[in-house]
Amino acid sequence: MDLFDSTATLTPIPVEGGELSFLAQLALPIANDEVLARLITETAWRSEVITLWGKQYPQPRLTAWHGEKAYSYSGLTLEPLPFTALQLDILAAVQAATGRRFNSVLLNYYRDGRDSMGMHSDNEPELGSEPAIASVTFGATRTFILQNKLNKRRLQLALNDGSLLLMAGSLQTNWSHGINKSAKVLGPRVNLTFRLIL
Ligand SMILES: O=C(O)CCC(=O)C(=O)O
Ligand SMILES: [Fe+2]
Repeated sequence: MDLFDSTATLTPIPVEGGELSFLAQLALPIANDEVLARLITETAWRSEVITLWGKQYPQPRLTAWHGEKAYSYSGLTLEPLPFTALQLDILAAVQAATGRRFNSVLLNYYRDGRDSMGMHSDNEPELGSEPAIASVTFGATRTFILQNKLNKRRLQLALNDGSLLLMAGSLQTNWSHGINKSAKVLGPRVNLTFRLIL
């Protein structure tokens, strides 16, 4: 086996002030396209309105929150729905690949290139000080942008169908991340970020 084959094991991506690692294809019992189709149809997608600096904005994507604990961000408190059977299959694969435990998942549905996520850090208190966050993508490849808060250096990662990105250590303290809109007409993408809520 090729030791540097990122389809087999999580491969570290060296970054200053944080831990980042990537696996091009998570080992799953179900094909990626079937997972995507089921996530789109089986999820109770919500269109949330968020409050930033006292003003209200609709989120430019659909979301759902599942797992064991409630989660609050951007003036929003999400009450959890129980994990679905499909989410538990993905969770098991993510825990096996990362060696870490997670108890909740945020699902984001980018319907096409017009949907996006603004630059942010996942640094809410209930995540603890150095949270591990495992991000799994199905569907269209979108560019994940990371920006170092201190030196402003930018990194771009193409998150492809079936991939796993693990963010850990002090990454959320020192970097922000987001997904820009794309002028290309892209197909749907569903991203799941597994988290351990304390
Ligand atoms: O869709 C993505 O790849 C990013 C998701 C994300 O940053 C989040 O859910 O906090
Ligand atoms: Fe995030």
